[in-house]
Amino acid sequence: MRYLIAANWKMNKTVAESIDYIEIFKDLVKEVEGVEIMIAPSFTALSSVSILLEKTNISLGAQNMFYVERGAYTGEISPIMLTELNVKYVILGHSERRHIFGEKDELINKKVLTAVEFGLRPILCVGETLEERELGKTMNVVERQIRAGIAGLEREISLIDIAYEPVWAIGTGVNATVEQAQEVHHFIRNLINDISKGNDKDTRILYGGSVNEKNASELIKAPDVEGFLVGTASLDPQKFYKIILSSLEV
Ligand SMILES: O=C(CO)COP(=O)(O)O
Repeated sequence: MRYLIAANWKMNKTVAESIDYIEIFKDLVKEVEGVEIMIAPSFTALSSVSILLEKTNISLGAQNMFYVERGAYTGEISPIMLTELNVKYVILGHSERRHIFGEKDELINKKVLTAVEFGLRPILCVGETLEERELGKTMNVVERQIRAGIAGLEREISLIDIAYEPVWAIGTGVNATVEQAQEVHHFIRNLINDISKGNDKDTRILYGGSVNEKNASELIKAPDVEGFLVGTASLDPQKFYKIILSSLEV
C-alpha cells in the first residue's frame, strides 16, 4: 500500500497564490517516489492547479462536493465538475463541514456514495471533539461516523480512504500523540476489516490534526498511520515537502 500525504488548503490561497505554490512545490517533489501526494486547493483555483499538475506526481483533490450531478443547488459543486478537471480525491465529512456547516452523517454518506459512483476517491473524515474524548466516547463516535459514512459501500471500502482527525487537534498546534493516534487507527483498521469482511486492504487510514514538519516522522511510525491530511503546515511548500520526506523514512 502506498501511503497518501494530502494537503487540505481549506479557505486559503487565491488563484495567483496557488499557482506560485505549485510552481515551487512540483519542482521540490519531482523525484519523490513511493508515496502518493495530493493537494486540495480552493474551488476557484482547481482549474488552474489542474493544468499545472498534468504529468506530475501530484494528484488533485477537492475539499467538498454535493451529491447530485446537476440542478438547482445554488452554490454547490457537482461530481462531474470535479471529474472534468481531473480531480481524483474528494475530502468529505471534514470536521469543519460537520461543525460549522452542520453536515450530518446521512448527508455525508450520500456524498460518499455519489463520489464513488462518479469515480472519485473519497477521503472520509472522522474524529471526536475534546468533550467526547474526555467522556470516553472516542471509539463510539468514530465507529458511528464510519458505519454511517460508508453505509452501502461495506464490501467496496477499498474505494475510499479514511482520515482520523480529532477535532481538538485541528488547527490547535496540539497533535495527537503517537499512542493516541495508533490506538484509534488500530480500532478503525479492525472495524473496517470486520465491516468489509477483509476487503479493506487498499483503504488508507490517514492522520490529521496539527501535523507538521517536526512531528510527522514520529507519527508516521505508528503502524496503522498510513498517511496524513495536513492543513496549516501544507500551506508552505517547504514544510509540506519536509512532511513528505519524513513519510518516506518508514
Ligand atoms: O483539518 C486538517 C486537515 O484536514 C488539519 O488541519 P491542521 O493541520 O491545520 O491542524
